[in-house]
Amino acid sequence: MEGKNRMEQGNVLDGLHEECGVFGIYDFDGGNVASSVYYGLLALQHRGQESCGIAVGDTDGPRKVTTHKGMGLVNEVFTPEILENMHGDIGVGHTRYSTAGSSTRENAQPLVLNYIKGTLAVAHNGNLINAPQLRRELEYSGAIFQTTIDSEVIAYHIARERVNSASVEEAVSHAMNKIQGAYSLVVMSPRKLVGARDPYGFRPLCIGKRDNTYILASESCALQTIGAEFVRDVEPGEIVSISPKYGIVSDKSHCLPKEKAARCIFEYIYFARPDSHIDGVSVYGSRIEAGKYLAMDSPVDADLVVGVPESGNAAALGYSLQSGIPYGTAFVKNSYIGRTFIKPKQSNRESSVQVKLSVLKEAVAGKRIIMIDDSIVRGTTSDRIVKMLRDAGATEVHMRVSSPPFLYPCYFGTDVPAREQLIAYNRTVEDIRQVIGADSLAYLKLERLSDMVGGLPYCSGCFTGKYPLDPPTEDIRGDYDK
Ligand SMILES: O=P(O)(O)OC[C@H]1O[C@H](OP(=O)(O)OP(=O)(O)O)[C@H](O)[C@@H]1O
Ligand SMILES: NC(=O)CC[C@H](N)C(=O)O
Ligand SMILES: [Mg+2]
Repeated sequence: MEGKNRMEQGNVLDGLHEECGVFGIYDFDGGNVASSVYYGLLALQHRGQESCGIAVGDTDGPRKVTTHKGMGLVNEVFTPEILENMHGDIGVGHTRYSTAGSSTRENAQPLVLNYIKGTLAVAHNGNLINAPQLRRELEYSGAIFQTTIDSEVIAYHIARERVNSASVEEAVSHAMNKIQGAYSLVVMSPRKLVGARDPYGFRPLCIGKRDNTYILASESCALQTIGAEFVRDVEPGEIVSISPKYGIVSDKSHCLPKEKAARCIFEYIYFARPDSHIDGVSVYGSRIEAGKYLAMDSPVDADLVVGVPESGNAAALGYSLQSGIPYGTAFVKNSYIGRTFIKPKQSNRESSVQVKLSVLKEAVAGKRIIMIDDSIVRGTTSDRIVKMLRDAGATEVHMRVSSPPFLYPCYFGTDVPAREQLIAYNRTVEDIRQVIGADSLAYLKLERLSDMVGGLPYCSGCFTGKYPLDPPTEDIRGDYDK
């Protein structure tokens, strides 16, 4: 796959796309951390499947940093031999879904920079809205970039600020005065692990602990995987620095009033793993709630409620619990295919759904089915599976969607197809129902989103076109054509 753009890889053909996963760890007792980074990244694989990488360093002695990155899944890029040769008590890792800059090995993260203060490794989840301007400014002042991603602009700023700052966390803080947009960062410096979340908290980041080892991870599911306990979330705007000398030190100078936060609501709807908790809210619980609201607001009589695997399942259970209609399984998902895979050509892309999902005929034949999915983007999935259910003998197919109609672009890290390709663009719900061929169709009401996440402030720009920051004035997608 190396060197190919995303269209050739086939992962822009349908669906929504994931976010990157970041992970950092520091063992204060000096133990080797490479294998824990590996298992942490495996747990964050759902957030990005294009490339991945790990950098580990020794905080003692020569402070050598070893880096390995490659295209593909974590278990494809790392072998036991590679991991055995990575030594160090501090480390950082990344799973990438590209949002700015093409999907190539050169653009894989973490980014590792050698500069006057030693080696710096940076892993970024999110998308900057002012990266092109900042990059131009730096280039005119003589900077030479190794990659085409926005994340290098962040790494460069931190390294540059570090020269005139007392500490790496202070350098991160100075860099945060310049960068705008979505970022959850894990930064490894020679003797500190630093985490930072942008003031709006678009993307998640949490802190964990296992014995005398401290961890930063995009999602709490990664902490469970490595046997660590959840300590707390990094707050929107907060910088945390972790070192044996000072423990966990927090800088909240970039924090905004709590109600200004703008967490991406799609983390709860689709991106995050259901076993994660983000900012005190269970992802699974929020999906169950969304399903319950669908049952309250848009009820329909039927025999069976089914979810579209994976991310539609929890909302289907919520619908069933609220309505009393039995919950069942209608689809079998091929678990060896990721969210990203080499799909059939665009001309016959519908069949890519059949590669992923097949119908359990005996479960649906002769039944009135309520089918729940978390989102309809282009409509490829829904259109195909409604037909698949009917072909399998379902007498009625009612579709319920556990998010509002997807209508606007996202500048903060969700990869949305061009507007004309969104099924909800210029169509009423009734038009969409006809296109996908369902007997009835209803979406989650916009006002239910707040209840779904227990009143936490969030960004729902993709449904409303209203964003917490002004949209960028120039193309921020980097060097590839979508
Ligand atoms: O309308 P469409 O363009 O087809 O996109 C919508 C589908 O894409 C996502 O699923 P995806 O297959 O990406 O992953 P999942 O298995 O994790 O739900 C989402 O959950 C919907 O099912
Ligand atoms: N999905 C992400 O968080 C991507 C991070 C960064 N913008 C990149 O393209 O590598
Ligand atoms: Mg899906």
